[in-house]
Amino acid sequence: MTFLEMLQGAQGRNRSMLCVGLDPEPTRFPAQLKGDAQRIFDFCARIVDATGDLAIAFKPQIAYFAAHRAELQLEQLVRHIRSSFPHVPVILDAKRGDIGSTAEQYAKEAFERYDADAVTLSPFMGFDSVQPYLKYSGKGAFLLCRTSNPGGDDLQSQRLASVPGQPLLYEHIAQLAQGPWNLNGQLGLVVGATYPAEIERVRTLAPTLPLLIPGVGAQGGDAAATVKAGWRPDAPIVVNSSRAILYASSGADFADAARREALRTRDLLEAAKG
Ligand SMILES: O=c1ccn([C@@H]2O[C@H](COP(=O)(O)O)[C@@H](O)[C@H]2O)c(=O)[nH]1
Repeated sequence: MTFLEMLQGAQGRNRSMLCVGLDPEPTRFPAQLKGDAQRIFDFCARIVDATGDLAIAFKPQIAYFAAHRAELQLEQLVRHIRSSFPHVPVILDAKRGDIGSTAEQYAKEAFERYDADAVTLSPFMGFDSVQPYLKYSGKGAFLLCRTSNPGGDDLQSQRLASVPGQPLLYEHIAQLAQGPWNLNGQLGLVVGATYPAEIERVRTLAPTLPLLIPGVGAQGGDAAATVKAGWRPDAPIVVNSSRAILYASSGADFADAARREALRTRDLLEAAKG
């Protein structure tokens, strides 16, 4: 099954556009796990078990594992997701971008080592840095387009005088991803929930692409405005929340609290479809 088919399946089955972000930070774990990087799998597995029927996808952010030498726990976590929620795709948030020969290794890492269904990429180095990922048939690749952080404006909102129509950089990325770069229909775009006007613009330029939209929850993005700007019946949006779900409670009830927050966010997003 392709990434897109998995996404559509999970969206329908779980009535969800909510992506549960897995950004484990041991100092924020509840007392019985606190500070113990050996328990990253245990913490994340409890979150997965509590939210898997509410999610369109899971998004582990690789830095939170690598920083703690917990890559083997990430492999274990993906296996756990596969066995408990085989219909929910895994998006590895790695934001890779490098020359082709190195990109081949990063693609192997994402799709073979971690068995991810999709990966996030920086398009900054151009098409030959993206192409190695597209050789993995059926896998997805989300290109950073208009990111959720304020500093995204520094480059992404600069006008490209030499490109016909003089688009902003993020608009140009959206056009490339919808058009010439999307050789086998594997591309999607990352757009921040903190910028609903830009989500709407990206949706106009890329009407059929899946959008990965981080920024609701801890970053304060408006869930309803996000759906109105980006959701279309034939083009999925994948709205990520990480810390607001993971750390909804710092007590022993953390998994129940995570479920409540995931349910609340899932329902807010669904209600905004109108
Ligand atoms: O533009 C972007 C791209 C990626 N992210 C990632 O999403 C999550 C957001 O976490 P929250 O705790 O919900 O704020 C995190 O892994 C980021 O690296 C993003 O925030 N913005």
